[in-house]
Amino acid sequence: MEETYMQPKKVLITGVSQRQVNFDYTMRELGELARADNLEVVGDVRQNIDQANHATYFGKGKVQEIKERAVAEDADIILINDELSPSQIRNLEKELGISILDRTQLILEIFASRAKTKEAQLQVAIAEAKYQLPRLHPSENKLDQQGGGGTANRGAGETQLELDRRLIEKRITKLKAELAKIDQQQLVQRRQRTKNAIPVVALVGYTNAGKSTTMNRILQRLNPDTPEKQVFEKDMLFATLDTSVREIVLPNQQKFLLSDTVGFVTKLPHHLIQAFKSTLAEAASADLLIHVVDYSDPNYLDMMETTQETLESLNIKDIPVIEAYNKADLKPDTRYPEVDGNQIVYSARDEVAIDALIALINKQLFEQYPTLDFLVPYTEGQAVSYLSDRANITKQSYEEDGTLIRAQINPDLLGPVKKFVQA
Ligand SMILES: Nc1nc2c(ncn2[C@@H]2O[C@H](COP(=O)(O)OP(=O)(O)OP(=O)(O)O)[C@@H](O)[C@H]2O)c(=O)[nH]1
Ligand SMILES: [Mg+2]
Repeated sequence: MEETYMQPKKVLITGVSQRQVNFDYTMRELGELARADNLEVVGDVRQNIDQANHATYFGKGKVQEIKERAVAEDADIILINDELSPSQIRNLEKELGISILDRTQLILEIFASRAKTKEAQLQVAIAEAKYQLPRLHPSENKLDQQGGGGTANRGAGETQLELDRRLIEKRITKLKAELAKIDQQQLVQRRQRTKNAIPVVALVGYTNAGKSTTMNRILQRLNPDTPEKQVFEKDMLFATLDTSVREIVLPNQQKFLLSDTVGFVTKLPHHLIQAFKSTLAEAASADLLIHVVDYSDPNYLDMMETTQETLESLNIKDIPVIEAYNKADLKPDTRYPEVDGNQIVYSARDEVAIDALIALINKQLFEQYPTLDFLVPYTEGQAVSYLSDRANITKQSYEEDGTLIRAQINPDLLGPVKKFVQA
């Protein structure tokens, strides 16, 4: 089959600073997002004022400047670094006579093109519909607004606008019901895991930081016989839109679950965050977070702040964190692996560094638990396997009256082996 390649559309990137300290960075990021959506950036127009114009977002003079630049650069679309109100989009489009794309629409488009699983597709569709809802406006077609007869289920006097709204609301309800079914299945799986009490470690962080790569290298290192468990990793924004959970067995036989999930970006649309709440539920219930950072990116501090803010808006807090500074191989004059408290400088591409990360995960997972000595009689074999599944065993010896085990274990899981604890 012959493939046809579409010429990428040309966009002019625009924004109002509105006293944002990281404005410059968000504008550059907008360019990255545009490229991720296969758009060609042809220019950049900024306005440095404290507040955006209520009616047209930009001030009058700036609108004119944008119009001239758009013509000069032959731009097809004006991309705006914010979520605009419905009337701002309408007014601007009228004044400029060229299509407007706001930051939220752009991110929604990228997510829609990346969504592969049913769950991700439903989540994006809900966010899109919620974005559209307040943006519907009366059709230009007079016939549409007459109301009364015509469309079968249209109530007397109902306008086309009301009908459109009702359709979208119905669609949202339907999509939510479908999503709820999938969520329910996952909740059951999560409950089951809670019952088994295998600790959960969640990779979180900015998009393209290397979360999926880190997951794959940990898997490869510890469970090399499971290549089919590898997740998708790629140099592109929002490569991952789903949550994948893998069981990892540490060298000391201790197990934990590692989850990889969707990455963040500045000003991630509110509806999208809400729609992805269930995908991120894995991180919300984790025992430990690994905050993966692209240390080689000059803006890594901004990216960390964005991740922090997004986690807070999802109410994910009070979970111990490992700050994992990745891609150290791309940062000149940087030694790795280097571990300092809960921080590690590493490269997911380096085996020694991955081993250091694994050791840190093990330490952080069990550090919070007390160390206890157990004397398990030889007749109680299942108690030994209970401990080796759930505790971090640091010493084991065979005594006359049983196996002597020194281990760190979550006190909540002590139940079945409590009677073997030595005073
Ligand atoms: N040089 C170098 N490249 C890395 C390293 N870790 C990851 N990468 C590359 O960075 C790109 C993004 O990696 P991913 O693992 O897909 O990033 P992610 O955080 O999962 O990104 P999203 O799923 O989009 O949120 C890929 O091209 C990786 O090969 C590293 O330590 N060094
Ligand atoms: Mg990923």
